[in-house]
Formats: sequence, C-alpha cells, structure tokens
Amino acid sequence: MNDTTKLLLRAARGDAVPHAPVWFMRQAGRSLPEYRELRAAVGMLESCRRPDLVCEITLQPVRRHKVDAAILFSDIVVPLQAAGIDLDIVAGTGPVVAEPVRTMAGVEAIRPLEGESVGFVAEAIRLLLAELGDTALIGFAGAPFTLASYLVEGGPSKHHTKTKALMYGAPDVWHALCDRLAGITRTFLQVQVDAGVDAVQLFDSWAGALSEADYRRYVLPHSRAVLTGLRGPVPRIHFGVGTAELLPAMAEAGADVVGVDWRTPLDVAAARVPGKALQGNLDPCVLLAPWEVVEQEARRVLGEGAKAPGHIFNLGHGVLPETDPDALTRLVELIHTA
Ligand SMILES: Cc1c2[nH]c(c1CCC(=O)O)Cc1[nH]c(c(CCC(=O)O)c1C)Cc1[nH]c(c(CCC(=O)O)c1C)Cc1[nH]c(c(C)c1CCC(=O)O)C2
Repeated sequence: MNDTTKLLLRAARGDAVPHAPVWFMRQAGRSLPEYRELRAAVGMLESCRRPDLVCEITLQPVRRHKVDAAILFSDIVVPLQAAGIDLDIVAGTGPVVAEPVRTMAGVEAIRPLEGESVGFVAEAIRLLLAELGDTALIGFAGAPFTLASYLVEGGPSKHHTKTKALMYGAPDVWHALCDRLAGITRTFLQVQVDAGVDAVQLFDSWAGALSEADYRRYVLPHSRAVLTGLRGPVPRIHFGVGTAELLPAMAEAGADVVGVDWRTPLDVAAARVPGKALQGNLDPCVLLAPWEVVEQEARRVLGEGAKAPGHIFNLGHGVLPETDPDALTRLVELIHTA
C-alpha cells in the first residue's frame, strides 16, 4: 500500500522513504529576486504581520525549487514584539531591542504572549494549508537562550558576553528571563500547531556558545519546557550552530529530529544521538562553488545521513543571500533522484 503521509514526516519518524526529503533554512529570503521585489516597499516585521505576504513569501521557494517542506515566513522576534517588547529588525544587522533586559525589573516587565496577538500567523497558516498539498509546512520559534541573547545584548552579538555575564552573575534573573521566554515561545508554537503546521523547528541558533555543562544547567530545562509542554503529535526539530558537543543534551530536551551544522559529519552525529532522525548539513558556502563540488558534497552528506534512522536533507545553517537560486533548484533535483 502506498504511504501518503508527507515525506518529511516519514523521515522524521524513521520510516522508509523513496528519497530524503529536502528543504533549506532561510529558503525564503534575499537569495530570491521575487522576494526582494515583494519586500522592497515593506519592512521585515510588517511583512511578517500580513497573512497575504506571509503566504506568498512562504510559497516562493516551494514553487521555484520544489522543496518537500515550506517554512512559515516569520522571525524569532515576532512573538516578542507581539508580547509588547519594543524592537525592530534592521536590514543587514538583525534584531535590535530598544531597552535591553538585564535586571529582574526588566524581566518582570515582559508580558506573556496572548495567542490572539499573533492571530495573523494562524491566518497565514490557514491560507498556506489550502495551497500546499503534499508539501509539509514547518512552523518555528526561537529557543529561550537565543531569544535571551538578543534581549540582553540589545542586538546581534559575536560572543554573547553580556548574556553570559547575566547567566553566571545573576542566575535568578537569568532563569526568570528564560522562564518567561519559554512561555512566550510555547504559546507561539502552540498557535502554529493548532492552526495545522505539520512539524515545528525550535531554533537555538546561538546555544553552541555554551559548554555542555552550562547548557544543561542554564538552558536545557527551559528548552525542555517548550518542547514537552507543546501539545500535538507534530515532530519537533531542534537546531543550533556549533552544537557538536551539545547534540545529546539537545536531543534530551525533547527533540524528535536533531538539526546538525556542517561541522559534524552526520554519521558522527548519528552515533551521538542514537535513535534520533537528523536534519542537515551541507555547508551553505559550498553552494558558492562550481556544481561538481556541490554534487560531491551533497552525495557525501546523503551517504553519512543514511547512517541515521531518518534523514532530512538541509544546509548546516541558512541560505546565504548571495546564493544563486538555480544552484538550490538543481540541488533539490539531485536529492530527489539520488
Ligand atoms: C537568529 C535568527 C533570527 N531569525 C531567525 C533565526 C534563527 C535561524 C538562524 O539561525 O538563522 C529565524 C528566521 N528568520 C526568518 C526565517 C524565515 C523562514 C526561512 O527560513 O525561510 C526564519 C526561520 C526570516 C528572516 N529574518 C531576517 C531576514 C532578512 C531580512 C530582510 O530580508 O531584509 C529574513 C528573510 C532578519 C533577521 N532575523 C534574525 C537575523 C540574524 C536576521 C538577519 C539580519 C540580516 O542579515 O539582515 C534573527
């Protein structure tokens, strides 16, 4: 009998698949001329609040590349803004927060997220489900550590020094902050699951800045509260950059699928998180090289990924804006016929 379950869900469960499902982190965005055109007159966060634009931008890479999953067009700071935090996304920089949070009073001023204040996300998901057919829809949110880093630093940061200073120096403030962020993140994901997304990805992009011991002490309980507090039978994908030493702990936080960056070969990752499906992990820079190199590296990733119970092909981090979109389309064809 033919299994009609979406390919991404079968791979996430470790079921047999005719080929690895493939999608790309940041597949919607500046690598696509049709995205740049749509966004020319609309601010980033404004575009995230308009269901018609969210739907169109989410579908652009599906139409162009024939990927097996769409990822909702949004940003990790969208639920923070909806909860009343004054912030913006500055082009070429990233999220910038008006008043950084570094004290207990600052933490206590962070309100919970009301589901209705992100109703535009539920509406966008309804529009998308009517269009997507067999293509899976992935919802997402930022994990407490990565969100905390933006709030404490006030913007993007290389070494997360103020964040770590707060974590080590005022652990009570730190845990109170992460507790509030976990609540916001869980509500944001629950809205997406209730609206019908097929899977969720929790991005802890910057958790790789921590040792395993500190991750377990200061971060894991909060990410676990998000992943295990979420209701619904959707697979939970958990991803961060530079997390080779954290993969087992990130799996323990409640991941069904562990996302891996390009630094750790997938067969090595598979041995670190036995029984878990993996997602990744072609170096995004490889796509800037001639096709022969892309093909060789993609085949290596597929071979290593075959050592895991399930493999979802992806990059090791987001698509770089300078990537030739045709290289991505060709890569999808390769994965589908390999
Ligand atoms: C850390 C993080 C952020 N946002 C996100 C993360 C976690 C993923 C990761 O590690 O990359 C998540 C995110 N942000 C965006 C998506 C869309 C879905 C997709 O992957 O296609 C997703 C999944 C849109 C976006 N989010 C942003 C853009 C670029 C804004 C633009 O097009 O002007 C997009 C398409 C802005 C943003 N927002 C953030 C950054 C660092 C930036 C880039 C700043 C820049 O280079 O201009 C915070």
